Amino acid sequence: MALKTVSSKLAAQLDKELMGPEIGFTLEQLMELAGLSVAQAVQRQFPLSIYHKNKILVVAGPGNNGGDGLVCARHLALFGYRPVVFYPKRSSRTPFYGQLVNQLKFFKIPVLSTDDDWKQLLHAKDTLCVVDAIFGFSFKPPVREPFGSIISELISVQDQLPIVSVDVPTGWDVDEGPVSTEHIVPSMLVSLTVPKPCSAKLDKDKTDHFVGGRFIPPDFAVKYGFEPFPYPSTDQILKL
Ligand SMILES: NC(=O)C1=CN([C@@H]2O[C@H](COP(=O)(O)OP(=O)(O)OC[C@H]3O[C@@H](n4cnc5c(N)ncnc54)[C@H](O)[C@@H]3O)[C@@H](O)[C@H]2O)[C@@H](O)CC1
Ligand SMILES: [K+]
Repeated sequence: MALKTVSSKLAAQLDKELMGPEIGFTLEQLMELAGLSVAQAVQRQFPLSIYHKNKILVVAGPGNNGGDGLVCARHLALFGYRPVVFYPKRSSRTPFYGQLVNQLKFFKIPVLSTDDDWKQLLHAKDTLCVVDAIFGFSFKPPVREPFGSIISELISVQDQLPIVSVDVPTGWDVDEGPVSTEHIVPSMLVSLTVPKPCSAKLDKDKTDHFVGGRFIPPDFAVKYGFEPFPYPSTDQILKL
């Protein structure tokens, strides 16, 4: 069966409508559910009972994809993991990002900046996986620094250290897929609300694909051209 996807343009429109005057979700609400679903997907893929490592590096970008990462880190801590957040370019778009960082401090989750040695966490011996919350559906290539170098570092370790990408594998064109031969190959992708077209380019042998962000009624999905996802029970994620 063909994967149901929604283009970057339509995804932005869907988001706008959810947070528009008629429906009235706030960004904070959706981000909380998005971050929770990514944390649940990580727990499903890397249960502590099997993997005897609990350190997780969360790399957060400057926009809402990064915000999902900040929320995800907090839930990972609640699930018993030891997240460390690398947040190189902190957003001042709304005070909410500062509040999310304060919440991380409340949970004693380290938040590193470019001055810190974040690369020491890129060792599979100690670190379970890396959550890639750098860019989502608003990324437009080519990538600007410092993110180009950060992505290269992640690519250099991805054969040993699994990458969990949030919504879109960072650096990929949202509609077209990878834009260069060297690119992030996540071991797991958690698409939010609905997969974006680039996910059709995933190699199923290398990447497990989940959908998360369980926050729309069935008729709204149909309006945007995709079938609602049959999430089981109270799960926030569905493996595709
Ligand atoms: N309905 C949904 O599905 C929801 C989506 N959310 C998340 O929001 C994301 C979209 O968030 P945004 O629209 O803030 O965008 P992104 O987080 O995808 O990226 C925007 C940021 O990246 C920067 N950027 C873009 N291209 C760049 C380049 N080439 N080099 C360097 N920097 C670049 C921009 O300046 C901006 O700061 C989704 O992918 C998803 O993760 C959730 O937070 C809320 C609900
Ligand atoms: K991402």
